[in-house]
Amino acid sequence: MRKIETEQEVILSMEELTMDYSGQLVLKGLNLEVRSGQIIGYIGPNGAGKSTTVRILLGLQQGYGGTARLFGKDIRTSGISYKSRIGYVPETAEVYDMLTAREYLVFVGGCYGMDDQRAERKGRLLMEQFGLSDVVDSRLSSFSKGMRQKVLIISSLLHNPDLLFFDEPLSGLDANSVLVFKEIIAKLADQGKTIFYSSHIMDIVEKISHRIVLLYDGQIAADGTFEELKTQNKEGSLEEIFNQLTGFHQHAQIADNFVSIVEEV
Ligand SMILES: Nc1ncnc2c1ncn2[C@@H]1O[C@H](COP(=O)(O)OP(=O)(O)OP(=O)(O)O)[C@@H](O)[C@H]1O
Repeated sequence: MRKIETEQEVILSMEELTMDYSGQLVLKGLNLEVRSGQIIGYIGPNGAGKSTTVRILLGLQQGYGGTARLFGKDIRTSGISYKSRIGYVPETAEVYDMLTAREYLVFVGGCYGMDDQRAERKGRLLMEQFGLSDVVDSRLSSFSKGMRQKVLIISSLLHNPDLLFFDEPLSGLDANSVLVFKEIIAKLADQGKTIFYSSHIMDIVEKISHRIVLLYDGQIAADGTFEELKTQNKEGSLEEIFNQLTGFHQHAQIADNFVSIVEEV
């Protein structure tokens, strides 16, 4: 049985995290502590700074202020060994089109220190689970969007990481695959893995997250379970809570304006 929340190890923390892109202050001092086995739904309007936060935590973004800690260590000074404990599905990714799926997964496994045989075997077995056995030796350039996304998901999990960053991971997946992936996420969290899940698909975030963190105007505007946010905001769905917390009520007016402009001759 899982230990009560406060006894779990702190896997990820931010203290006064800031990011200034040449005078544009995108993150204004984020403070957050995430414990092992938690699924964090990280949401916010377009341009709020979600990907920036994830890039900082992955060690891909320089020039930030404050402190980011993973597995208890400041990522500025901890070296790069922590990266082997992390998996990442980016919002958009360059996959090596000329490689076959098998070659790509062996390559990624190698980057995480796996030997070829082990990466090949695990990659092949995971492809099979996603119904992709027939295309293991096809070039990625011939893959559909959803098929590529499945390969990206597999490559993020190949080395059995402890901490996962998913940025819009369901992009292109069909309804059956979404169902499978949601189950996978829940099971990974049950095994103690920590998941930082960034998405705009509110009904999925609402269902899978143990805790929802809303980034708005460079700050954490809400942080709690869906039930807590619902009680605090007196709204039914996460989509409605999102609209309320971001002060957005003009959707009908904007749609009217938009269509009138489209119809202008
Ligand atoms: N490399 C960069 N240089 C300058 N500005 C940047 C850079 N990357 C992001 N920004 C700016 O920082 C802000 C936050 O961008 P970010 O991509 O982190 O947002 P996001 O919350 O992930 O958005 P979305 O939901 O649209 O993916 C935006 O205003 C963006 O223009």
